[in-house]
Amino acid sequence: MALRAVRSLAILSNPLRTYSTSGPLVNVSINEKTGIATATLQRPPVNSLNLELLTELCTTLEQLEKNKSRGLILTSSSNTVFSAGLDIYEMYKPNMDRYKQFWTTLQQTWINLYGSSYPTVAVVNGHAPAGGCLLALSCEYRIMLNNFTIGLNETKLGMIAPTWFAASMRNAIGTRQTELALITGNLFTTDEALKIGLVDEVVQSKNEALEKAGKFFDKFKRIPPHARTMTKTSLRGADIQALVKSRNEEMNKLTAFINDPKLQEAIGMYLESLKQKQNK
Ligand SMILES: CCCCCCCC/C=C\CC(=O)SCCNC(=O)CCNC(=O)[C@H](O)C(C)(C)COP(=O)(O)OP(=O)(O)OC[C@H]1O[C@@H](n2cnc3c(N)ncnc32)[C@H](O)[C@@H]1OP(=O)(O)O
Repeated sequence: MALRAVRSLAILSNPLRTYSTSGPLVNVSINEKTGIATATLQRPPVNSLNLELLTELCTTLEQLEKNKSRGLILTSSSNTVFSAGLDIYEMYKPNMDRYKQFWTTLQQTWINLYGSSYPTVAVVNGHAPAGGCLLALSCEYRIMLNNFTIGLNETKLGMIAPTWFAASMRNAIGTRQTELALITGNLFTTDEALKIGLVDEVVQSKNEALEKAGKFFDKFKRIPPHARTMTKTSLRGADIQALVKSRNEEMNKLTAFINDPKLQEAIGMYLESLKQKQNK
């Protein structure tokens, strides 16, 4: 697996080729004509974000930054799920070293995506609860297919969305709507999400979404990249700095949180309910 990942990155760092790399969990292809990268999450059945998937995504984002990418489309290989959010097994009776590495990698992935200098579009081609919604919110533009749900539903699971999850949502829909969305843990239908600005466009097919994504990237053809990036940093930089400053403190909170026996019991029951769903 390590060898395959290294080969993928080697291909990514050669700017003259038609790129198509196949990491096991994130497929990256780069359009030769436009230079736009498409990163497709491919961890069946629901693209839940475990340490390995996050590590691959985080490295991909670093490479795109290093290679001065023209842009990124983030999407899913599933037809029904963009990402089911954090892999709940990473939080259920975890090995604490792995748990810490998991959170550190999630934080870094968010920093890389939310703060990328290149333009980013999420093609949300399926459900996007919790951490799945975070990935979409970290992009600059969200195009969602109809008939799915999206939102930060952590409170419904007895959890609290970390401050940087909330900041990402606030950046998209403002403080009032974020407060309402977070305290109720609401999962929005596609149309509701469009109405409050949680997504920017709703489409009927992935092809249509990719076409619209192309139009979003076209907007930057005549914008000097440094002006684009500095504007983005002026709007998002404070959220990133806030996390960078509080990383240790947050890790202490996350550790105390996960060691609470009541929470572990609740997570166990939630996992069971997800399994039961399949038997119905
Ligand atoms: C200091 C602050 C402290 C706060 C710290 C905590 C902060 C927590 C932050 C974020 C939380 C999260 O992201 S938690 C994850 C939340 N996600 C969810 O609740 C989604 C759960 N999943 C679903 O609702 C559905 O699976 C789906 C709508 C996404 C897809 O439905 P579908 O019918 O297509 O698939 P199944 O439900 O049958 O699932 C298939 C298979 O996948 C397993 N599964 C689903 N989601 C997860 C997940 N998030 N993690 C791990 N595994 C998951 C599900 O159990 C099924 O498994 P089996 O085939 O083995 O039964």
